[in-house]
Amino acid sequence: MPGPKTNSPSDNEDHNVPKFIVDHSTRTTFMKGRFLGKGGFARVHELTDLTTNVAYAGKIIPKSRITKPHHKEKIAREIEVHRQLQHKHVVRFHRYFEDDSNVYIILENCSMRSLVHVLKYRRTLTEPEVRFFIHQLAEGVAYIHGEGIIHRDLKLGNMFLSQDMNVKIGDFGLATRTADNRQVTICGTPNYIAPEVLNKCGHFYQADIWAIGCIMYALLVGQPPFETDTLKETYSRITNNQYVIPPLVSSHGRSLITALLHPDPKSRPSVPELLRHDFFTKGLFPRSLPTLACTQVPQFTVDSLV
Ligand SMILES: CC[C@@H]1C(=O)N(C)c2cncnc2N1C1CCCC1
Repeated sequence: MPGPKTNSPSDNEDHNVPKFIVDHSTRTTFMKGRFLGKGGFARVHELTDLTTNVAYAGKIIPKSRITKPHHKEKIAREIEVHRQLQHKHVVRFHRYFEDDSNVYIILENCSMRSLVHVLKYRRTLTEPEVRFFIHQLAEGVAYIHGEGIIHRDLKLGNMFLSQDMNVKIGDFGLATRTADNRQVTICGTPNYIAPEVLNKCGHFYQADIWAIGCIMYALLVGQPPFETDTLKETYSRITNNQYVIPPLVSSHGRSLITALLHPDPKSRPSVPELLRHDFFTKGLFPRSLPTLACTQVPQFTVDSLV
């Protein structure tokens, strides 16, 4: 393994990423800042556009690591899906470019990291905070679904937080476009199309709704609903819809989680139905959250409520 995870010279040598990175197609120079972590094939650094002084999160993917065709396809798909999305609760895709050594994907910097870190520190969140985060997640998912995209990997680690504590859905590495229904009927006459193929189209959207249920449960309870010691046992619990909502969760919270985690995809609420649920309408709903919420229970003042 290369040297310590710092910006030490050895780090540069090991990953031959220079301090200054030039996007020749737009004659933009980025200065490489601190190491943010790893994401898939990428090492991520803060990259500052020296023309605007704006800092981004830059995924730097060494071409030497893109060895198989499906690696290239995966990265191309992530770029193709993410670059077309533009919404308050979706990580902004700034640009991508490449040079001889690397592919660079420049994304909106989310300086408060992700909900994984918040939950690790806080253990559980209060219901008002969960209303705030889940409502923003749902608005972002409504937009993505409206664009015909299914995320397929919604989880705490993909719910990034901006400086002002707003949710930004990221990582479209597993996202897919819904099979356009017209294509399905065009390529096969209706009586030959198997029900699971049709169901599969409808099913995908609902997989994201299920994930929102898992995320909501984890934020309120402190761990995911189907977490066990082995993958096998977890899959068995998911298949048998075996989970317990502890009494600490309010009745409206319980009711929404139960609806989102319904075993039958068609019975789960649509995103618009989710947003109208009593969990959001009948309870303290903060208009914003202080950054202090990353480390301690925030005190809500009356004027901060929606
Ligand atoms: C760029 C990768 C990922 C990300 O997608 N965004 C939007 C992000 C935005 N801001 C900070 N970090 C981000 N990350 C982290 C970096 C290390 C692991 C995931």
